[in-house]
Amino acid sequence: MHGDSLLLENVTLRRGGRVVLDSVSLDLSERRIGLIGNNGSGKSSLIRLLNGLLTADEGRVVVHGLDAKEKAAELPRKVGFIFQNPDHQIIFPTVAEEVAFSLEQAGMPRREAAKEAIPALARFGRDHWAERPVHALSEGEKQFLCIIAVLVMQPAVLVLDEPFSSLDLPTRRRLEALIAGLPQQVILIAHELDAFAGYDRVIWLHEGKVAMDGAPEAVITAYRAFVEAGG
Ligand SMILES: Nc1ncnc2c1ncn2[C@@H]1O[C@H](COP(=O)(O)OP(=O)(O)OP(=O)(O)O)[C@@H](O)[C@H]1O
Repeated sequence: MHGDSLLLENVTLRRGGRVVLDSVSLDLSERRIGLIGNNGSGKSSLIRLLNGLLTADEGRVVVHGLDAKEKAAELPRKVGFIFQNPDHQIIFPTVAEEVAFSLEQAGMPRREAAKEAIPALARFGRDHWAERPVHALSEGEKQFLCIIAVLVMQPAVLVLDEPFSSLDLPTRRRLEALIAGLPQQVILIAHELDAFAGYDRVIWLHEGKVAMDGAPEAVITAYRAFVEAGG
């Protein structure tokens, strides 16, 4: 039952004394899910429940059959995260070292991981990046490296929290195309509302509650109308 879905059951989350998610229930099983809403509506908080970065104060979060509270340590292998700023994610000086570290995180012994980094990069057509210093990559390239570093861990779900904010339009389009071709379930938070074309479902969060949930076009149209009306 619900083996491959992400479940939130009456989840309430408080941060800094405020309720940021208010009894939210969701069953997330579609392949492409978008999450929209104003700043501070609770989007980042919600997805952080899915890999154990935050824990629900009330209710239950279940990730592919694992209770998020009891099995928090196992969640990062199931749910890979990409954040807005690649500089917060990348820790090593070279591309190959960064990828090797990911492989190690996924359980590969260190020496093997160091060797395996190059073929892993080659699978994404980027083995020529191996020795490049990370600081010499462009913002788009850094974001691409973050995605490679997460995907080599073979998570079942990829969660991206505003990955496009610092990218120009061509780079964004390339990343969108990459994401579109992934076998993983994808959950995307973005303020660029055209990024959800072809998505199965969009959820609009407002003040810690689900304001609307359904087909992208309907939800985005309603959200735009709300914003234009001053919401
Ligand atoms: N570290 C924290 N400590 C206390 N409160 C926090 C913390 N991080 C976020 N919050 C609060 O939680 C609420 C929801 O924030 P969250 O980051 O989940 O919203 P968001 O929808 O992702 O916003 P944005 O679009 O700005 O990224 C906000 O009121 C915010 O002030």
